[in-house]
Amino acid sequence: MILSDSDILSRLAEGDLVVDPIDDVDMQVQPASVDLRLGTEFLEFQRTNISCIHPNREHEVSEYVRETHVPEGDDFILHPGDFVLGTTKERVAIPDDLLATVEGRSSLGRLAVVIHATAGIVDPGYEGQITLELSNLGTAPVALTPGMRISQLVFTEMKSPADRPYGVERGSKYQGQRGPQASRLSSDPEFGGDE
Ligand SMILES: O=c1ccn([C@H]2C[C@H](O)[C@@H](COP(=O)(O)OP(=O)(O)OP(=O)(O)O)O2)c(=O)[nH]1
Repeated sequence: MILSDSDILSRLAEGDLVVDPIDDVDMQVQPASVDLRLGTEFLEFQRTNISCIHPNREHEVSEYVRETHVPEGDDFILHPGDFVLGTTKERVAIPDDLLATVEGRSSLGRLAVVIHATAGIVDPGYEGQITLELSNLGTAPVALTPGMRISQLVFTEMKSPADRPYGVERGSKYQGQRGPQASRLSSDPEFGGDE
């Protein structure tokens, strides 16, 4: 079952669901979602001499990305074909009986701005800011302004709470993330850590 605006407000008031800060309830709480705003940090991918990125080599991934800070009030220009990581301004905490999905906003989609390439699931138990996979599929640059509403979070109530929710207890690698975070695939057990 998907939470409605009143369900969302009740769960926020109970305190186990957290979306923080919500500065304007009327603006951010939608009929069946909560709008999230763009943060000020970005990770851009730079040209590199590495022949290819091995996702299991943490040092190659970190050499590939460069952090940029854009103060609120300034623009980050997303050029056609660009792919950058952004972050939500809000920190979220998802209780064990809810699953959240990050969705785009139609108004930005109509400008060819996409906010997640593949991943869109925010697990039960997750706590932190949400990394956004921003791309511009159009033909004109688009100005993104930190603080603007960029994505929305939809909450689904599960049939039963997760037995093993996302969290440090199970070694979940993005738990507690602040700001945009590059891939940490290198810490997956099947890769056996960084080389
Ligand atoms: O667009 C997204 C989607 C998810 N997340 C966060 C919340 C989610 O709970 C966590 C892990 O997402 P996912 O399970 O899709 O990634 P993974 O690569 O499988 O990580 P893990 O092995 O830790 O589950 O990353 C984001 O920051 N941005």
